[in-house]
Amino acid sequence: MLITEGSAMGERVEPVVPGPDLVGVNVERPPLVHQQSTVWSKRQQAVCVRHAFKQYGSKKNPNHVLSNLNMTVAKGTIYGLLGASGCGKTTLLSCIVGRRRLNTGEIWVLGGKPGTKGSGVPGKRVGYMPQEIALYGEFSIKETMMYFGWIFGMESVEINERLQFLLNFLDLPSQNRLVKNLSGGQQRRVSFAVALMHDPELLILDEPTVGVDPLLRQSIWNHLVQITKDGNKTVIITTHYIEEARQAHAIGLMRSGKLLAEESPGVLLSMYGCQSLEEVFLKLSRKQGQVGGAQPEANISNNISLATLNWNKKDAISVTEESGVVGLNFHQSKEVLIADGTNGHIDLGKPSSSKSGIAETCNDCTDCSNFTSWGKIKALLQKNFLRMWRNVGVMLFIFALPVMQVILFCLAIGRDPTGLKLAIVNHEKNFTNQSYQECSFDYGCKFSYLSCRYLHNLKNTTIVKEYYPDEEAAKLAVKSGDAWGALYFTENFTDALVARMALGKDADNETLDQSEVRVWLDMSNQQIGIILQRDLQLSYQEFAKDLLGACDQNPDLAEIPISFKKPIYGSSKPSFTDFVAPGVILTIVFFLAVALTSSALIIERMEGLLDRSWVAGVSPGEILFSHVVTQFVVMCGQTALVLVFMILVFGVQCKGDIGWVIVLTILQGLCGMCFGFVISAICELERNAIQLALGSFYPTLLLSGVIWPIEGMPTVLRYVSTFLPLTLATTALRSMLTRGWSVMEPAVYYGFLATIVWIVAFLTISLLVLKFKRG
Ligand SMILES: Nc1ncnc2c1ncn2[C@@H]1O[C@H](COP(=O)(O)OP(=O)(O)OP(=O)(O)O)[C@@H](O)[C@H]1O
Repeated sequence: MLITEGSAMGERVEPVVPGPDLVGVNVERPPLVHQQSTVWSKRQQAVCVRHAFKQYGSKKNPNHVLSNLNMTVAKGTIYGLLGASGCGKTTLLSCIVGRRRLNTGEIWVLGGKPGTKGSGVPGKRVGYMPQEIALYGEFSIKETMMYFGWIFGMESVEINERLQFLLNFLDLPSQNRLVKNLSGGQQRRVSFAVALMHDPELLILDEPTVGVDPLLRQSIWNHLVQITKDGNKTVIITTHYIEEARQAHAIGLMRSGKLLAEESPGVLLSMYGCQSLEEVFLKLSRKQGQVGGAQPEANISNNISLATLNWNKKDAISVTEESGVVGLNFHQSKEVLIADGTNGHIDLGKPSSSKSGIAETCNDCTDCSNFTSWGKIKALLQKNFLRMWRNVGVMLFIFALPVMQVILFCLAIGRDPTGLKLAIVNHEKNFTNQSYQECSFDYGCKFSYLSCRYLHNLKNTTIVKEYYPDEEAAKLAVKSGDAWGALYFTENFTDALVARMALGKDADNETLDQSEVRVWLDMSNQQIGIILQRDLQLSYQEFAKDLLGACDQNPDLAEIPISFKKPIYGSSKPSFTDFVAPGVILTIVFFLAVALTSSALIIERMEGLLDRSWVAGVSPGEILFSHVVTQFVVMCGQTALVLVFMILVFGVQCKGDIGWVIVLTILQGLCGMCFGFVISAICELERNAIQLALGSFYPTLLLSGVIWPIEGMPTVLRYVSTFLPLTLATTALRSMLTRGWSVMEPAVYYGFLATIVWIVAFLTISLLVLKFKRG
């Protein structure tokens, strides 16, 4: 053991053969050698960040989070990343684990570039504990471990063994306790346990000790020191308890997107003559302020670094090969660490492990490739179903809501209104409400009180008759909203009507006038007005047919000379319900899928669960696949419920092949799911997703010909409507249900084709948005 000039406070250190990553200030190398050495050396580090720039926001209004940051984490060390809130620690970590991309700069993790094929990062080489809890609240501790264990490709037996160790080590409650019922500190410990689960090569811990009691905090640190002892494991840890980072081998002090210094705690303290790391940080921050004003950024790279601080230990200062980053030679720092005696477990004289060589980087490691495994799919599917099953609200949303919507639709839409009041003035007899019962008439070919005979024919369920003394009072009742219409019979209605029938073309105007039933309707409500018109006319036809028949005349004389034969499709009394039902079926299935998919994915993302799964090695494709399978099962259930209630319970007609009806409905559900993917890819927050989903619901409903024929729209809108996902499908389903058309009819197969095209379009858009947004 030697004491080098560069070792702070004269600590004893091992002699160092300058590593190929270190370019002594005075050493000149040919460019080729230099380049080779650069790549080689970057790959030797656990993590190596060079000239990292990262900004959020738009180009016009950027928020620079990382500004020319350089960072070197040697294998087999604990690296404490410290810095004030908002300085960019989490952003840096998320770039390291491959969740975000730098705008410019390079990152090497365990010998590869994160996110590239074969790098193993994201994947099981990394254990990531994000800042947020990022656990499924509906899972028990054991299920949580199983989920991540399977994703990491572990066997259930292995997971169980590891679980028992972690339960003891982290002092966790019973493995069967649900995560949502644990305290905040316990949840953090479970989150920590997940990161430790598969004993990864690189542990990245974003504030693991928040909310953890001091004793446990110490044992966590002890554990970290223990696992890094043999040089195979590396830990990067951020913490707000700056002083606990004294136990790290190296510390990166970060401020405003730069590393102010990267050194061992012991060296930092002695270098600045401080008692605490907090004081060191303050000193460096002040220094950065001064230097930032005086020097162009390009020269200082990320570090205010020791050179600018005139730290007078020249031998220990080196310029690394990448661009003039002035700082301590990291190997020398580590020597100091060893001599510190606090953390020194690293024998730097030897390569830390067999994994350190370039030949053994992940490119050659088949074990760390991110292939889709049955374990991952099993984990994702079980997670999706368990989350639904354990969440009463979601289960009600999935199965009770569609049934309720169908029941409400069938009960509330399309039925004839009842109890419509008509204000009747009958001057043939001076009726009042009380004497209505006496409005008697004679059946058969008798011509007395024909007004009463006609009124008798009015449907009592639809129309409630109320009698008024004169025309003005009846009209007033309509004006004041007490009645939907006023009916007036003249004093000699019967005689005039008989004369009209008998005289035919010879009837004079007065006869015609007196034989009229005068009606004033409130047409402010179109549906009610049309129904009253229809019922008053139909009642008259029945009344006239009855009378003609009784008088041995041909009852058909009462008909207008247009004869509506049995309709080719549908019934002669068409139901509005039958018209709307196909669109309603598809709308229910489509928008439930939109809501379910977008909310599930966005909630997972907001809670950091997606990030965590992705860092564990699950690809976006696998997540989409698991959701498609889950949604497909859910949709089959929903389709069955909706169709059973519509067709079997409420008797909506289905003349076509029920098999194709089911297929189209499920396809529309899948289409809604893919639209949900688009929404969740575009929207960051749940409320934006709700706004987008709701915002698209009404235009789609109005423009898709669900509640009104698209033939009633202006031409331009009709074109727009044709290109919406629900329009052609609704037409297809309507044709199958009411016309009984087969899938060979163009109107039907266009619906299928349009739905499939939309599915593909939505999937493509969501994948593109995800690709574009990543970073
Ligand atoms: N997705 C994002 N979009 C826009 N800005 C973001 C995003 N994530 C982080 N930021 C901003 O980037 C900056 C750095 O955030 P980051 O979370 O990396 O800081 P941090 O050092 O981890 O903070 P803390 O210690 O409080 O967790 C902050 O100003 C933050 O507002």
